Amino acid sequence: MSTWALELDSVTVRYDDVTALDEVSLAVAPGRVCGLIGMNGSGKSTLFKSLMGLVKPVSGIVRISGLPPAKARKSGLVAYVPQSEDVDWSFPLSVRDVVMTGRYGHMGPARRPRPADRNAVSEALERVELTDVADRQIGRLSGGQKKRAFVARGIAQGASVMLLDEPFAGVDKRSEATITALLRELASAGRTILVSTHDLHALPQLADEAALLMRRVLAHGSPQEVLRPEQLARAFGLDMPDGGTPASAPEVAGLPEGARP
Ligand SMILES: Nc1ncnc2c1ncn2[C@@H]1O[C@H](COP(=O)(O)OP(=O)(O)OP(=O)(O)O)[C@@H](O)[C@H]1O
Repeated sequence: MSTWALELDSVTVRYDDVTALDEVSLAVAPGRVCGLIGMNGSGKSTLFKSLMGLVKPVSGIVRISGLPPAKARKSGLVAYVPQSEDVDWSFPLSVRDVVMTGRYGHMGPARRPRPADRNAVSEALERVELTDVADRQIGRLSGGQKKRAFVARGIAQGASVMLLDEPFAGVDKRSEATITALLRELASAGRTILVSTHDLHALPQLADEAALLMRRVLAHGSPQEVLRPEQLARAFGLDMPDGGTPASAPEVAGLPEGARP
């Protein structure tokens, strides 16, 4: 049995003639937060979808807690917080209903919630501080609240692996700090988090480790190691004359000390 919470071994994914992932290998141990970074189109969403079994690699192996993705999903081991644009926010569900969908795997085929399900949902809503808006239609939340609603769904589900695709996109600094603190807490309690982000500045506070993707894994290690300027230059295509400071990428402008060239 694998000791990794999530694992990709030489995974290649193609969409017709586009190779989105090219022999990607990445493994994350239980209880860790791994930040996934890379420019637009580098394959981050595809990597998440492979872990959820939503896209099928042409070669390679994907495992969640040692299980194939479809089986892990069926067992409720893995939860996915998709990018906002992949969600239909007009769907007539309240925030509480959305979080309750995380309990479906615990219910019978009739999907009738029992007290244990209702308690798990209430606790998860409390945890992400959305109790006050629990009966509101899901689309009528702010960007940060929507993300927290999906995190609550993963908590209610009891997933041991949580995959978050750009949870900080379109959220303000305060919501970002709340979500970061929440993810850190979940990891301290033993859950494993893979989170993609464009906010390189916040990466050291968020993640124990980071992986830099450009169809392949260019670097995987501590955030400080991965945020080295020469790695970023390779991944983001920055021009660094004389090995100097990358000048043009807004993502790099606010890098923390130690990661600066
Ligand atoms: N359904 C699809 N059909 C065809 N090509 C796709 C499809 N989904 C993604 N791609 C292509 O695969 C590559 C990787 O896309 P992916 O969405 O995984 O990248 P990403 O790193 O998540 O990008 P972003 O940061 O913009 O969300 C891109 O070239 C993209 O155009």
